[in-house]
Amino acid sequence: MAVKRDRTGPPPLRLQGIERIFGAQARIRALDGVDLEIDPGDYLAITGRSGAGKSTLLNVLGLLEQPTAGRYTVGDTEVRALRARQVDRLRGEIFGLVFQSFHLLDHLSVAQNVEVGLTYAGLRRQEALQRVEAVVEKVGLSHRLRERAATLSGGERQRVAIARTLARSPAILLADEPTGNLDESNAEAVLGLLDDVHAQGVTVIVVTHDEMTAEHAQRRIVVRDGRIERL
Ligand SMILES: Nc1ncnc2c1ncn2[C@@H]1O[C@H](COP(=O)(O)OP(=O)(O)OP(=O)(O)O)[C@@H](O)[C@H]1O
Repeated sequence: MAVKRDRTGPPPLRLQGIERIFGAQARIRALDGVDLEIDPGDYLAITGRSGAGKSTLLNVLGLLEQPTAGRYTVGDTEVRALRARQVDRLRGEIFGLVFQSFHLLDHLSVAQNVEVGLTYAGLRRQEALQRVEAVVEKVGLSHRLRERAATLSGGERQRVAIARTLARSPAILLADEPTGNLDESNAEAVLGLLDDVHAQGVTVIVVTHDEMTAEHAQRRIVVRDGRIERL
């Protein structure tokens, strides 16, 4: 069953002269002047060596980190002008985040883990449960719905994490090494899911070291020393 989209399409994202410096004394320029535009419905792979700044870039895009300089706009909204609480709200409304380490609650069932993502979505319980079942079916785990997350394999855990994110119908999906811990067949299943989500009009942005993962994207950028080396 398709995941219902109940909002207008994803907003364009625009980064101009973005810098992110870590540390007070030994200043690390994790991002050093990044200009990037991401159109609604794009499927972008962010690649580059370890330490290049890929995760920092994804975290800035997903409003998990604020740049130390530069301008970031989400649609018409300039992020710098927002208060922290407004940033949190915008993140929750627009972005879905998937990480390499799955952050599941092991003692809860698959269904409960997915439902956690819906707690803040303002849905009635019956609606929430229907949504949970639909997305768990979509990731191919209906048969494990009531089982504890602790009993799942790595590939299954990643699919639950994706289901949890999809349950909230994000307009933009950000994934940091979503296939990093997976064998080839599980990686293919996860990439198939990202392709499906993209086909429904969601913007997909994925950080990866993995060539197979990058090949699923329509567009690729290479980050090097905090800069975009190749568009
Ligand atoms: N919270 C932090 N505090 C200090 N330095 C940080 C922090 N986060 C990242 N860095 C530094 O910023 C640089 C870029 O890190 P980032 O994690 O973005 O790289 P990456 O390309 O995602 O690397 P990897 O592929 O290994 O995950 C690195 O030098 C890293 O050590």
